[in-house]
Amino acid sequence: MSVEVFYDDDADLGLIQGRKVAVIGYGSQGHAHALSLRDSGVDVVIGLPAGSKSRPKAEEQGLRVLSPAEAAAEADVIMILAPDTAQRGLYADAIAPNLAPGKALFFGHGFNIRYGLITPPADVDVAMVAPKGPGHLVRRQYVDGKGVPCLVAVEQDASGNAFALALAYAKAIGGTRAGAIRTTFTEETETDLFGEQAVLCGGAAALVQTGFEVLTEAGYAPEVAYFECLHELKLIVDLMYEGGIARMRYSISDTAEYGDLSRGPRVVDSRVKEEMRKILGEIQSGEFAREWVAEDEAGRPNFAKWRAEGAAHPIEETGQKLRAMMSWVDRPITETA
Ligand SMILES: NC(=O)C1=CN([C@@H]2O[C@H](COP(=O)(O)OP(=O)(O)OC[C@H]3O[C@@H](n4cnc5c(N)ncnc54)[C@H](OP(=O)(O)O)[C@@H]3O)[C@@H](O)[C@H]2O)C=CC1
Ligand SMILES: CC[C@](O)(C(C)=O)C(=O)O
Ligand SMILES: [Mg+2]
Ligand SMILES: [Mg+2]
Repeated sequence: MSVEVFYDDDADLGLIQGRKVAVIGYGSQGHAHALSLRDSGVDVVIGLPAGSKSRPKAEEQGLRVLSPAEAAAEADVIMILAPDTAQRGLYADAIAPNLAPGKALFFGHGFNIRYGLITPPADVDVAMVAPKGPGHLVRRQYVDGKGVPCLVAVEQDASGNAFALALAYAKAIGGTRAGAIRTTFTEETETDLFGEQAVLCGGAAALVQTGFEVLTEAGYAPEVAYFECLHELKLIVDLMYEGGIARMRYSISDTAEYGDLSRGPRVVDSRVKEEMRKILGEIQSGEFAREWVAEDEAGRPNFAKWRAEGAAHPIEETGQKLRAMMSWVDRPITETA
């Protein structure tokens, strides 16, 4: 199955330059979208609640900040970049009353549409521009004249021009410099959740912590264990990123490659694959979404407990000390907002 990929020449920046865009939320993604839209000649306004700690950051960048309702009322295109769990209430209180025929509602992730938490009226366009990378990298790549690839999807095409508008938005934040892939809200939401849970965040963090525990519990120095299980992971992943797993295997020693081929499948075995399938099933059935919404509504007790446990893991203390000594370590993702 091949996907459709769109580049700068396929997108008409004029379509988004002719509209007023409200970016609701000014965090990781919000600041990147807003600043790059502005630098691309788009009229941007930020929507944030009165007490938001993001307000001074946006104002320092010279952006006009209004309440979410005021920003939504002024704009033709409303991009929701508040936390996924805040979007349902935000939509009901501030955005829905300010929608009108011909306006467009945009998302950076499909969670609230996919799980029916937000149901926009039939006379507005509903689309998604979802960069496949953290917001600070999205902004840095744009500033460097490059871009982070993004997914573009249309859920509702009231105007008949929703995809072209979304592509124009993707161009304005640098996405079509790298390539914008056409997808659906369902595909983006389910694959994004699966990736971050099973592989990129959940899987990788658990693998690193468990490897560190096995070495230190066996009496090896935490510093050495840190290098082996966390620090070098970036170097290995960089090789995969550049040329796939085959490129990584070409660069490592034959001893490492034999260990990789013979032992890797024992670590991630059929039981792990079965658990991954279970996790995907929970995403597809909506079980994960229901659990996360209920956790948020209850004040996030488990989230807070697990976050604190993660922060107290011995690998963090070891890493903090070691990184302070690593003058050579590049820390490219700086806080731009
Ligand atoms: N993080 C990432 O790189 C990626 C995120 N996404 C998606 O982008 C969206 C935004 O995520 P992310 O950038 O991580 O979010 P962040 O948590 O980094 O930022 C959220 C922003 O929304 C503001 N906010 C909080 N509540 C409200 C509200 N009720 N009304 C308006 N603004 C509010 C916050 O203000 P305050 O400072 O006051 O809390 C903050 O400015 C999500 O849909 C996410 O799934 C997609 C791809 C990658
Ligand atoms: C991998 C995490 C992510 O999906 C992302 C940066 O793309 C997120 O939701 O933050
Ligand atoms: Mg993602
Ligand atoms: Mg995500």
